[in-house]
Amino acid sequence: MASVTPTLGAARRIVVKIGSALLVDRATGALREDWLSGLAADVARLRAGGAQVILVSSGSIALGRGVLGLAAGELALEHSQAAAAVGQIRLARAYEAALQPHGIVTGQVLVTLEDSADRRRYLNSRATMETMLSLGVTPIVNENDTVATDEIRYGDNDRLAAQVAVTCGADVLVLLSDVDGFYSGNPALDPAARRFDVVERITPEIEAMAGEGISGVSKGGMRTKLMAARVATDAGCAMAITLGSTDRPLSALENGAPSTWFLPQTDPQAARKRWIAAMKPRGELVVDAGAEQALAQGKSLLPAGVTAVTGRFGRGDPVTIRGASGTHLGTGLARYTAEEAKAIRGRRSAEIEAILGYKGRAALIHRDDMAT
Ligand SMILES: Nc1ncnc2c1ncn2[C@@H]1O[C@H](COP(=O)(O)OP(=O)(O)O)[C@@H](O)[C@H]1O
Ligand SMILES: N[C@@H](CCC(=O)OP(=O)(O)O)C(=O)O
Repeated sequence: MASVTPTLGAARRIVVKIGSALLVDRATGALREDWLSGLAADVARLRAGGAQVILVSSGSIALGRGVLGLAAGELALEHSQAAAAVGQIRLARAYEAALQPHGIVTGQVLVTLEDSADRRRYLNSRATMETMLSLGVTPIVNENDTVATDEIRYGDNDRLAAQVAVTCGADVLVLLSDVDGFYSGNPALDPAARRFDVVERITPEIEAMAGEGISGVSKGGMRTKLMAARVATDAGCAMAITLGSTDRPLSALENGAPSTWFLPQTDPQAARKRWIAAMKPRGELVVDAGAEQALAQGKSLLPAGVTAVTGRFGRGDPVTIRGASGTHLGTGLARYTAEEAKAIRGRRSAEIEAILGYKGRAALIHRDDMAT
């Protein structure tokens, strides 16, 4: 879709993925604090320019294994889980210490694959991240390695970062790597490999060029970065791969350092609406004329405008929205269960707490969760 190369400067919401090899010294297992200070200065600069920044950081296992003195090489799952528990607490503290001097408040978000597969948890984590961002907090995200077992884990933070970017509707995802972009072959093995400035579309030919990593502390290599690129760009988010080991890698990217940009294939809103429209509804809401008019103006659906609720649906499930005459108005993700929706239909949002016994959300379906 986009033919112009995106820029970091124009981005509104940016997800930055930081690999273990950047943060943790491979020889000593120590945290590279100076590098992290440079990154923090870059984050502060982007924020000062009006962007919201989310950091997806690896490093818990690499840090933890150093602290625990575990042997080099592949770790048994239970050892990597224990190392993650030990390392994550230090990782979060390091980000806090690096960003605090810039007046930036950080918050830790640990997610598992299940959190994005289960719609309710997905919506919940999305709402929480949105709230954090609206409060000016910079989320520091990692996989919850301590509890994620082999079958249910991302295993690499490239794909996790892409999922976070899509979940949060980011317009740019930056993967800070140990390589300055995507090459026609693994540049560590093939000196003739050349870097692409831009990848417009991820074709099978492009996929065939991606190989494994060889660094020892990192996971995934270029394959998982391409998977991340596909997830991000299909949802309308541009993705860049650039060298992270320089002192101020994000400033360098802004100033034209070598990189590869993967172009978005659609715009984020359209992608999200298509995703919602394709879901199988679990129930139905009938709305009155006033609500129908509000929806036509792109507003959220409040309980006050709902006259009937049918079906069995949980929070986050898709429901059909119909007008009083039965016209199909769209599909949306309900923020309440069918039982709750029945209890609050026709009532003002201010009454929700008294009816349900907790504060709840003002809208029954938020406009961002609606395809009309
Ligand atoms: N086509 C390719 N272009 C660039 N790097 C590639 C390619 N194929 C394989 N690689 C390897 O992937 C590595 C980057 O992945 P990885 O080591 O997992 O980094 P990170 O720590 O950023 O997750 C590069 O250093 C390189 O050795
Ligand atoms: N969640 C793991 C990260 C695994 C991972 O993707 O590592 P990397 O290839 O360095 O980004 C950790 O914090 O150690």
